[in-house]
Amino acid sequence: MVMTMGELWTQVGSLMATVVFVCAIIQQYFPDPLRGHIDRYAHKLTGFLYPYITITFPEYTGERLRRSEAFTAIQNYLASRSSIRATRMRAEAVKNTKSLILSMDDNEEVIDEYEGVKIWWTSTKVMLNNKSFSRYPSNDEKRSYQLTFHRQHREIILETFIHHIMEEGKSVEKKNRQRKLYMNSSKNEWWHKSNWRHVPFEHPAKFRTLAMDPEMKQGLINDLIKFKNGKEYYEKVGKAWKRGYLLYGPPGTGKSTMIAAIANFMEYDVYDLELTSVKDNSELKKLLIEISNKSIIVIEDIDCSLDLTGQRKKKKTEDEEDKEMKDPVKEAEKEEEKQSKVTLSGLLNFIDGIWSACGGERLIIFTTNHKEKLDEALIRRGRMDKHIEMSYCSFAAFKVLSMNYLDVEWHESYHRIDQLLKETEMTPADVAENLMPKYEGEETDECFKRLVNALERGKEEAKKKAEEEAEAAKEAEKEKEEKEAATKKEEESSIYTAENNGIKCNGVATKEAKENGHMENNQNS
Ligand SMILES: Nc1ncnc2c1ncn2[C@@H]1O[C@H](COP(=O)(O)OP(=O)(O)OP(=O)(O)O)[C@@H](O)[C@H]1O
Ligand SMILES: [Mg+2]
Repeated sequence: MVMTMGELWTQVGSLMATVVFVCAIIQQYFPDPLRGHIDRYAHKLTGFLYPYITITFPEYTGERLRRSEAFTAIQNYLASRSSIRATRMRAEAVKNTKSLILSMDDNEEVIDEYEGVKIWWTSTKVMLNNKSFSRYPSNDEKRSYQLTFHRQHREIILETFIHHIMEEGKSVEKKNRQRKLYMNSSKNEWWHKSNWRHVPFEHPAKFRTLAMDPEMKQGLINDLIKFKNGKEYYEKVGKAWKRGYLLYGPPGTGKSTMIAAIANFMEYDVYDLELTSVKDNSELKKLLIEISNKSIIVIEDIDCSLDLTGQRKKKKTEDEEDKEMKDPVKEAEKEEEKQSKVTLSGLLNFIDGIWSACGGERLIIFTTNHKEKLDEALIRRGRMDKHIEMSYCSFAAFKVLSMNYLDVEWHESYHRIDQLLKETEMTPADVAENLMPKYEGEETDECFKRLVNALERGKEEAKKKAEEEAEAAKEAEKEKEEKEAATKKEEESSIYTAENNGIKCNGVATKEAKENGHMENNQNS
């Protein structure tokens, strides 16, 4: 029967403890130079009695800020192995709960083998000293994996096996991975380890179904592929492996849909960052550190999250502000809010400060309806490398929607729709809504008719609006002209009065006024 490492430890442990104890006693009676020799021999003796090496892989590195990649890789690697040998396992549903992955439970041990070498894996969970009673899961637990092997296999383990588990773990992760959509929470409950909460990411958007200019779409796809394969390139040019996109355009033109399509194409997780819930710059930094690689950080409607000076934007009516000023509690809260806020410089730091490079393969995407409102510093190249305009529906985009929603490649109304789309502006969201059958079995003809009607109505409305605007502009011009004429008249009359005053009232008229007056009189006569 195979002896487990636990049993081995028990047997060898007491012997080693004795050796260490005896050595410590003996050392006291010898002068300093001899102690070094005793130490060396003691190590040799323990090595002889216990010829195994143990490597520990803790779950968190860097003051618990970030989960160790090695730990995750081992977890995934073991998930594919421990199912055969571990007796206690933990099950987790992945990929729309269609399959289960089994990983070894805490304080469990499995035996592994690599090229004929026996390896012991132990998973350990240690509770740190936390005496207070709590009904919430504790934050003070330390998990780690221990890899134990005979020291004669040191080379093969350190040189090839560890590399093998990292690769294997990553490929298992890729196969089983349920991508996640993360959001930052405004309430920071202390029993949560992370500032991010997540749900499975299941948006069905794809580039194929995204309605936009085909050339632009292909350009973006090429850009993404280049980014994905660009690890060495980014290293060579000494740039952090990240890329920023700014998506701008009117509401309903597909900005959010495009983000989902990018996430699906790249197979990345999505971190939806709600800036207004972030207390201050340092919290923003903490959130950044927790973001994993292969991810998209999304900040939607960036113009609503920060204003140009970097002050937090919070629209409040005057009434509300008045009330708050009278309420001392609210006033105190307001004071605190003033002290704790994300600034523009904090955000810039988040995007490309030193900390932003503590992870790789990340896309940062901003969306806005008003590009012109954004600070130049925020959207300059290097921060937002590619600016993508999502515009009103073109005919090419319409054809994609027609295929998506009705499975139709050509229809007799296409020509009319093409013409109407050139004459009027309609968002892809509105086009899609008109194309979508409204009841079971609705004919495609009906759907196209609805779209044509909507476009014609839109054209009429736009025409009417343009006429009204032209009328208003004409009215304004007329008003302006009248105003100018009135001002001119007023000026003239005041000059006339001044002249008269100059001559009559003062008795001593200015030379200039007199001359002007005479000249005018002469001209008149
Ligand atoms: N270009 C597009 N291709 C395919 N579907 C689209 C497109 N644009 C809009 N839609 C459809 O319209 C809906 C709204 O689009 P989406 O939420 O992506 O717009 P948005 O640009 O993010 O708007 P907002 O600026 O208001 O956030 C989507 O659910 C999608 O079905
Ligand atoms: Mg959106």
